[in-house]
Amino acid sequence: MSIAQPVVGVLALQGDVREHLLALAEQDVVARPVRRAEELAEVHGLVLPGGESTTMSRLLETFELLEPLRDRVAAGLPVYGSCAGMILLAQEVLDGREGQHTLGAIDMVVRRNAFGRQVDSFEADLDFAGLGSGGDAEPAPLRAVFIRAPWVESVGDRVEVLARVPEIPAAGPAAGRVVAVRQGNALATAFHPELLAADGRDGRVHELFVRTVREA
Ligand SMILES: NC(=O)CC[C@H](N)C(=O)O
Repeated sequence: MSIAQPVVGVLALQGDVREHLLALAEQDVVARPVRRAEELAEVHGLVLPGGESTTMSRLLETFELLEPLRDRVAAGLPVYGSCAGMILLAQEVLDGREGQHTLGAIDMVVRRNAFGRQVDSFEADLDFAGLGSGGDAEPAPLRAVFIRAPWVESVGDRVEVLARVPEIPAAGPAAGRVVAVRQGNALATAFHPELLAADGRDGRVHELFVRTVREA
């Protein structure tokens, strides 16, 4: 079954919520902030924004959203996490804070602030699998903006790797690292497509996620 106009939430406890709402508004969905369990119950898909994963972890407890969110994710709710959101979706976090919670939706180990504390941000063009519209043409590369980003250290068998940092000198130790993955209905990117999607420059990652939401 395909949902014509799904309701897609953005977890709105902290982080770049506005950019994701704008990015979703470019797709044909009803986009809403989610702060309460009742709001979570109404969405067909949920975005976990970039921000600070340790703060979001703490606020998920304060707002009594951690268990309801775990339950919905376990039941197959389509979720998309960017940057801090990727960390929230992981099974395990390296260089996390003591007691930092994750949802375990994707069988991966991520390293927080992996690009190094000095490297606040880094940009690169990525080959990203599955972004084409179905034609034969190679999809154009995706501009990726990394801001104090994690990378994926390792993935389990059921995880599909969608993108890696290109092997360019500027990438330093990040070269070849996995930065976009999917497992079932859960999608994660270490970077921030919402920054380019919010003003209509490139909405392909949100489009990919919304396709999952419609088909779930
Ligand atoms: N831009 C981001 O989302 C940064 C993530 C942040 N470093 C964290 O650990 O959560």
